[in-house]
Amino acid sequence: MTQPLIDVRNVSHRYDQHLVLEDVSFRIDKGSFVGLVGPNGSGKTTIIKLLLGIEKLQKGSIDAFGKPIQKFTNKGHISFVSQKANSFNRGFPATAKEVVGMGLISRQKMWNPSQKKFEHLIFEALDQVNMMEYANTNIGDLSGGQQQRIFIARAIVNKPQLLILDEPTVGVDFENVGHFYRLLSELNRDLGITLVLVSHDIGTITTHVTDLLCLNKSVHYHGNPSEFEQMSDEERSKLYGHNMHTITHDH
Ligand SMILES: Nc1ncnc2c1ncn2[C@@H]1O[C@H](COP(=O)(O)OP(=O)(O)OP(=O)(O)O)[C@@H](O)[C@H]1O
Repeated sequence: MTQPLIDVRNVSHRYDQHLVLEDVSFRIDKGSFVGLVGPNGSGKTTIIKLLLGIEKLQKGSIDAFGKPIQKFTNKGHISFVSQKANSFNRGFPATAKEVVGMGLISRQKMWNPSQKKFEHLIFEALDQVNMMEYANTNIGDLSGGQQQRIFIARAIVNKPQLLILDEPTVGVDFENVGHFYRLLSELNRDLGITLVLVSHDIGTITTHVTDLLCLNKSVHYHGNPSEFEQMSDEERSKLYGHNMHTITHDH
């Protein structure tokens, strides 16, 4: 069996006395597109924070790229797009190209927009999200869906192997959500980037991901999304760990 990119084993986590993760185990294989779903407060953000090393591991073990998370230094292997990424307003004084360049800063502290040797990386990332023609447009003048693409470009400019996105479609209108999922599928299929998409919109997500992981303090389901879809509402509610009714969308 090939080594997974991420191997989470028997992880439990508390905030003070409040147990939010209990004996959680799962693996993320290279090349997969994982939908991490669960109701509000089910521990999704906590597990992501543990993977990113923002929250300290209390119990169990996590290996990232074959190394215990405590010893893993993230040199661009894992990239993250937060739900709050969409925080640029119309007055923000940066072009799309400059925003993508900000993703390089962590790798190259002395980076500045005039350094030609990094420009090709920025244009490559813009091309990968089909936003080349907007390189010199002010970020605040782009639509929500276009800004979202720029944030993805910023996240992939360091060529990560694993990209984690937290509720990236919040506030994006329905038509753009469809385009957005298509873009993610292209990044996964064509560039081979392993994806973890955190969402509580279980209806939309199951049609796009290769693996579905339902978390509600513990792992309630981890497997094939189409097998999950074929179950009755009642069975799925049990696995999801919460009352649910799947809303399916036509694409
Ligand atoms: N820093 C913290 N201190 C104390 N409690 C916390 C902290 N962070 C999260 N919690 C609590 O832990 C539980 C799990 O939170 P978490 O954010 O991991 O869930 P989530 O599934 O991401 O929720 P949502 O979908 O609402 O973002 C919740 O009850 C939350 O209130």
